[in-house]
Amino acid sequence: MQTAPMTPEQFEQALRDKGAYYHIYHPYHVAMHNGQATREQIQGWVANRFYYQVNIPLKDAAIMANCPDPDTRRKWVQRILDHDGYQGAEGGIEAWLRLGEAVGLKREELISHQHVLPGVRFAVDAYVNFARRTIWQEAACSSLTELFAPQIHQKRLDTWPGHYPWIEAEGYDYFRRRLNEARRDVEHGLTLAKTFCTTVERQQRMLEILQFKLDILWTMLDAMTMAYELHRKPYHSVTDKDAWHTTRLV
Ligand SMILES: O=C(O)c1cc(C(=O)O)c2c(n1)C(=O)C(=O)c1cc(C(=O)O)[nH]c1-2
Repeated sequence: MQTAPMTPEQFEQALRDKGAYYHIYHPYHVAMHNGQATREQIQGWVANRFYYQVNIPLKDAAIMANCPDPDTRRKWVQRILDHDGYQGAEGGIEAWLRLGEAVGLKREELISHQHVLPGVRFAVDAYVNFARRTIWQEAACSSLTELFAPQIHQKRLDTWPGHYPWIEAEGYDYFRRRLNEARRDVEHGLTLAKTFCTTVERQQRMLEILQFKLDILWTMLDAMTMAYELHRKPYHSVTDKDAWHTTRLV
């Protein structure tokens, strides 16, 4: 065990080094970027990721509910507005619904969560529940996988239109808007992390939390691989039906 804490710069570098485990390297994402994904795989990803999208504002509201600092809340509330929109401005959730339509899904299919696999649901719920239960500084910094997100959004913008001409162009708005939003979020998140994590214990725990968040993103894609690549959806050995639960129970 390290005895002296890392300097803020070293700690930031240690957080950035976690990018080696980002879901950009998951074979499911690699296939989507290389043009090897089927229509079913793209649609499955968009429908399942919608569950992540609608839960992000719940997660951010939980962080705010636990945060007594008005300055932080004033900044943090922007994340909720980014996704939910506000008068005169469409939010990210609406943009994702349009991505769904652009890949040939009906809005109702996304909104009903009928395609959301149990493994994806459990992973996303774990993120929201973590934010509800832990101290706000830790929950806030768990969003730092966004350090690596602009690269993945840019990669989709660069590769998908060429590989998948059947996807309608307006579907790409979501990825484009996240390029700047994620960079701004990361700036705030990194400042919080470096201010809060000044001891060895806090630094090590925050690195573990970032790994937990990386595990959530990776596990979501594992569930999608089983369903849309290996054709082993839950209960595949007993029925062709999507028998799993489709509503929020907790
Ligand atoms: O498409 C992606 O690969 C990706 C990844 C992540 C991430 O790294 O958590 C987010 C997003 N997108 C995203 O669009 C988004 O709004 C977002 C919010 C958060 C967060 O943890 O608060 N992560 C992400």
